[in-house]
Amino acid sequence: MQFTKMHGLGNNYVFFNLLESQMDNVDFEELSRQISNVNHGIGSDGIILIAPSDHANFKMRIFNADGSEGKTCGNGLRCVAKYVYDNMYADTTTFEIETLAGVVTVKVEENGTYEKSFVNVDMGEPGLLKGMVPMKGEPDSTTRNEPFRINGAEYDLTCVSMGNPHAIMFVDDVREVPLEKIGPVIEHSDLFPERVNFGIVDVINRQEINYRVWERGSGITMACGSGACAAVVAATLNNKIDKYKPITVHLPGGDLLVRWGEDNHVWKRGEAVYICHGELI
Ligand SMILES: N[C@@H](CCC[C@H](N)C(=O)O)C(=O)O
Repeated sequence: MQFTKMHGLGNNYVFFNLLESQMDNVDFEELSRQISNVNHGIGSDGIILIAPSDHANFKMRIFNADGSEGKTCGNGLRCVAKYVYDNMYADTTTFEIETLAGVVTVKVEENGTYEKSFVNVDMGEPGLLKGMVPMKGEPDSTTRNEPFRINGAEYDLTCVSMGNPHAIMFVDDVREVPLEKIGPVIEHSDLFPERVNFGIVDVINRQEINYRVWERGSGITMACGSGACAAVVAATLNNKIDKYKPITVHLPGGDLLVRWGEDNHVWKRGEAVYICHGELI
């Protein structure tokens, strides 16, 4: 089995190309657990399949390091876009990729190098209702810094679906928060029936924020593209940043530029980078 390892801001996945050959009888959940393991596998935040689609130009499936399937992956989408463009499966710079969360549009910038390109992704419209996240509570209501008691402590959360679930908490300094302790508590809280990605944000100014993430199914990662979009949406809803302006999101792995536009769509621009090509034994 040939693979390509890529990352966006250090959020790294092992990619399998199913556009020309299939992987029959493969348990992708188990494969993701094995490959993601740094001691017995390759070491990654999960695996991503690039497959044909009936509804778009390509289809992406993403499996987290624990084997669970995610509905979308902002950093993964940029990598898939670079891969299919570089390998001439796409003959235009703008095309569509199907995910379990719907079809998104991607635009590959032409001034990239072999190693790295910049890609813009229309991540679609955020889901603000509790029923859309999904989370417990009145399905048609929203959260804005709403206090929740979880495992004996109180957390003020703004919850957003970017196709996948995100809970965002504003803090004074993201570096000071023990994310490795709080992250799993929030992820597994029974408030979230499908678990949740948990992000913490501190606001630098009205066009710049810091963001760290504990990802559902993968733990702490260096970046989460869908989470950065959720962080911008949450900061806008709480009037901490300027509406409709491009916002720079600083993540441990680098920066993303995110804009929640007048049309309610969230665009995200960032790098997509090759690490290596290889063959599974
Ligand atoms: N790293 C991703 C998100 C991957 C899926 C997520 N852990 C989930 O289960 O929803 C991104 O860049 O968006």
